[in-house]
This record gives sequence, structure tokens and C-alpha cells, in this order.
Amino acid sequence: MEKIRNFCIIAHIDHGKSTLADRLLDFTGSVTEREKQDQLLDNMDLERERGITIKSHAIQMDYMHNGEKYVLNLIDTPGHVDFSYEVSRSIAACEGALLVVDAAQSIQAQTISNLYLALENDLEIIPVLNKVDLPSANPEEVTDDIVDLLGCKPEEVIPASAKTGIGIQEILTAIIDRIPPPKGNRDESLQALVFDSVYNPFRGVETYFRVVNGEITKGQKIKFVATGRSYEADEIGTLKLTQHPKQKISTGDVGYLITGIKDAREVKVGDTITDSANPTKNPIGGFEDVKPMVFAGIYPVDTEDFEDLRSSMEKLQLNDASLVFTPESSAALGFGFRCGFLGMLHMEIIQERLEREFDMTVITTVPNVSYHAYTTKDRETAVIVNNPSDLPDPSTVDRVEEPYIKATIITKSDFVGNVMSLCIEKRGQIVNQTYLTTERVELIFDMPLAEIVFDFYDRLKTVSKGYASFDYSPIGMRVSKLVRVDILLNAQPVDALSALVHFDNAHTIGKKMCEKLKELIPRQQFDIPIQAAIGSKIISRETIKALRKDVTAKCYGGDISRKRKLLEKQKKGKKRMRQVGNVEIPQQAFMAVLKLND
Ligand SMILES: Nc1nc2c(ncn2[C@@H]2O[C@H](COP(=O)(O)OP(=O)(O)OP(=O)(O)O)[C@@H](O)[C@H]2O)c(=O)[nH]1
Repeated sequence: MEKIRNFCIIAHIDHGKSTLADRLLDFTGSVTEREKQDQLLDNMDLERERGITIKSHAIQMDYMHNGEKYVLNLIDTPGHVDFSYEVSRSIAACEGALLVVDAAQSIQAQTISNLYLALENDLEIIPVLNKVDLPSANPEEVTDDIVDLLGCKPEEVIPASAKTGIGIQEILTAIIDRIPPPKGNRDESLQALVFDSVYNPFRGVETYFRVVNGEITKGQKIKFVATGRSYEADEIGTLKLTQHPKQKISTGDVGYLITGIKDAREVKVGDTITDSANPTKNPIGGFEDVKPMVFAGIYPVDTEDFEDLRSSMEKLQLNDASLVFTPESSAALGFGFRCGFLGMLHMEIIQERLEREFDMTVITTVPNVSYHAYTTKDRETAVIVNNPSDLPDPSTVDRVEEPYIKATIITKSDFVGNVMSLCIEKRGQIVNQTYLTTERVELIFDMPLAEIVFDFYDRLKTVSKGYASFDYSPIGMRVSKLVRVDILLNAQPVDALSALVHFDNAHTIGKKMCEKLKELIPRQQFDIPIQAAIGSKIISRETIKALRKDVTAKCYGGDISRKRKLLEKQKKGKKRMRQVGNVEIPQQAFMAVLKLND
């Protein structure tokens, strides 16, 4: 145990976490030339394409230091707020963290929020000043920023370049010297923390764990505390670039477990694994059931594909337990599913996976958060509203509550005014404003989560010219004045276009929705009135004028192949359209609310 070090790398997006991980693997000889691939740890296609780490993984390195062999377990953490619970569990499995800060960008919102998570778990922090090779690097200034933030000595900050290899040796030495070895008692009953799980279509769910006390042995009867289920440990082992099966994994070490579980939902991140016959009395703290934060309807473009969509979603759920869905039906779109996601990125990922892995073309409706409505009949029991159409009749509603978050934004002092106006427009209330340095300011707001789901990231980027970073954590439900804005096309309400919005913004949003839909819905052979309404009151109206010309008209009836091409093109354009009543609505229109300010 004295020779084990468990650590993670925490950083703001793009500060070089994955590159540093690769460099450490290289330096410790944990990868052969052949296995070398850029960003080794990101092994999902989608991850590599997007250049972000979505799921956390773990990898073990052997390293000789002063003539002794050390085992270094690097536990990777996801880099996006949607997955912050997974980050917190990965951090809980470590004794130390490399805090990577880009020498040109300095400290950003995620640097701080991840640092707080690490400090809550009493991790030893090793500050790493990365990208010192960049001409735009500002090593002295950024070192000062780090010293201010951590209260450490300037010489404790390690200058490094994950790209060129500067500082890698120093980082490895610091991991061994500064991070304490794991504590724990080998003789106690097994207690292991699940910090991740991965679905493997051939072997079932692979569970990644860190043994806190006791030992896990191959063949042992084990039990997951939160789910209460017992299994046999068919295979256990350590994770190098590939899996290395072992007979036993002891206190302090990290490994994987295969039990033949076929459904990702049976393994919950944060759960405790213990011995089935002699269970521990103290499950590891901090376990939570992850709750979806954002809901949207997913419908097949072709109504006949509903059953295919169901089976695709079920398969997706086997390997992504955080996806939840229930069947729903919409007057406009027919049968589909109301799906819950961890956040907007998660939603995009699911939509993309449905298309790539299952060849499904789907229509996604406006995402919304989960509201709690209380009726005058029962002021105590919340009606959970995951879909605008679930909102009870306004005349019976006592109050509606919506989820709030604490938003942390770090920006340059020049942009404080802009960022403040944006947050206030988004119904934020300022809680705190701190100057980290003369140039850089941290702003803290309480804000409705719903406002983040709508175009917030993009707007923030624009108003700050890219010099703002943002992070958030949920702080509970608060009463709010919400109404449902319905959209009528050709005097017919289209339920899939309804949105829940704050009363004060309802008129503006209704008006903008009508304008946006006018842009997005193609002209057809007849006039299409678009109306926004609250209850029976129309608050805005636009008209899409009838189309006068036929697309093929300009072909002079002559060139048949050109005509066919045009028709083909038109057909393709139709792919993601949905016929509602007699109006064809393209996919973008269903997401129009998200793009009102474009
Ligand atoms: N010049 C220079 N570039 C670097 C260095 N380290 C990383 N980069 C580059 O910075 C970019 C981001 O690096 P990543 O390692 O993907 O960053 P990350 O923090 O893992 O990003 P996420 O996975 O999205 O959180 C890449 O283009 C790297 O090539 C460095 O030391 N010097």
C-alpha cells in the first residue's frame, strides 16, 4: 500500500488534461509504439471527434523511483458540467490531484469548481502550469494566480508542457513525494467505491472500483449496497492499456470487475461493493442517484419507426444508465418518448448516437427542465412537470417551482458589465463578485436552470468575446411565475412547440418564436398563420405567405435530368420534416426557442 498512489487530473476544458495523461503514460513506458494513438484515454469515437472526455476511465502505470517500484493509478475525470457527479466520485477515489492550469489562459471557472471538489475530499493538490512552451504563455503572472488561489508557495507550482515533455519527470516525482499513500485496513470487510462503469457488448458491464478497505478476490460473492443485488466476481483485474486479470485486489488499489451484468442501470456510480456474506456496516458516503436535469421529446421522423426507436433507446440505455425515457404521445408528432438527460451535451450525444449507431432519424422537441406544480386542491404534493403539456390547468395551479443553480463565471474586468446584463436578463441574482486579480473577476449568480438550457453558453461567449468561463451546481427548487406559451399553426395548436417560460418574458418569447418559425417553416401552397398564445389569449401573430412558383418552373419544362435533380434535392430537404395537419415543419423549428437570439 505504501507504494500505491491514486490521483486524478483536474483542469478547465482544453487546458491539456488528456495530453498530459498521454505524456505520463509515455514517460512511464505504459504504452508501446503500436498502441500509441493521440488522446489514448478518449476511446469512444464521439469523444475523439469532439475532443472532450465524456466518460471517466482509469489506468495503471508502473514507475521506478529511487530504485523502488511504485504503482500509479490515474483516474480520469470527465470534463463537462453535465457529468459533474461522475467527476466528484472519481475525485473521491483519489488521494491527490494534478491541478492543470493553462499558462496562457490562467484559472477558469472549471479549474475552481473542480478544485473545490478536490479540497472537499481532502486531496493533496499538485499545481501544474501547463503549456509553458506557448509564445503567449504568461508563466509569472499565472503562477501568481495559482499561488493566490491555493495559498501554496511559488516553487510548488510545476512548470510543464504536456506537448514537449517539459516538467513530466518533476510531476511524477511530486506524485510520489507529495501525494500520501492510501489508508485503509486489509483485514476489514470489503468496501470498494464504484467510480465508473462501462458497457461492453460482449462481456456486459465492467465496473471500475477503488478498494477502500479489505480485499476483493476472484470468485467472491459480492454485493452492491445501493441496489442490494449480489453477484459473483467472475473476473477482477487491473487496468493498463488493456485489462490484466488478477486473483485479488487489495486495499488502496484500483481495478475492474466483471460479473455478467447486462444492464448499466444495475451498477451505480458512487455505490459501495462489499462482501455478500459479511457486508460492511459503513457504505462509502456521497452516493447519489443521478437525476436527469433536462427533458425533451424524441420522435421518429417516420411514425412507423416507433418500435425501432424503442428498441434502439433500450439498447442505448443498457450502456448509458443516465438516460431515462417513458413513452409519450403528441397530437402533432404521434408516438415518441419523453427523455431525461444530464444536460444539453448529453442530449446531443444521445441524439447523435441514435443516428450513428442505430441509423434512426429523430425529431427532438424543445428541451425543458423539470418543474414542480402544486394545485390549490393539494398544496403539498408536487405534480412533476417534465413536459409542458403536463402543466395542470392554470386556474387550478397554486404555485410552480423551478430548479435553480449557483452559476460561477470568471471573466475579464472589461466584460463584467456585459456578463452582468446577460445574467440579469436571464433572471439571475448576483450573490458575489470577487476580483481574483486586477484583471479577472469571479461572479456568482443564483439563476434558474431553465435559462442555462436556452442559448446561455453561446450568448456568454459572444458578450465576453470568448473570455468567460462558466460552471454551475444545483441549489434546489424556487417558486416562480411560469406560464405555457402555445404555438398555433393554421389555427391548430402544435403541442410539440409549446414551451414553459417566465411570465415576464412570455410576450417577448412568443413574438420571437413566431418570427423565428416564419423564417424556418418553408412556404407552402397556402398562407400559414403562426400564432403564440397563453391559454386562449393570442399574444403574437405572423403569416407565412403562400408560395407562388413551382420549384421546377425555372427549368422551362425542358431539361428532364435537371428537373429530376431539383426534385431529388427537394425530397432530401424533406427528410427531417414532419407533416402536422397540412403544414410541413422542419426539425430546426422544433428547437426554435433555443435560437431566438440568432
Ligand atoms: N502548446 C501546447 N499545447 C498543448 C499543451 N498541452 C495540451 N496542448 C494542446 O491543447 C489542446 C487541448 O488539450 P487536451 O489535452 O485535449 O485538453 P483537455 O483538458 O484534455 O480537454 P478536455 O478533454 O476537453 O477537457 C490540444 O490541442 C493540445 O494539443 C502544451 O503543453 N503545449
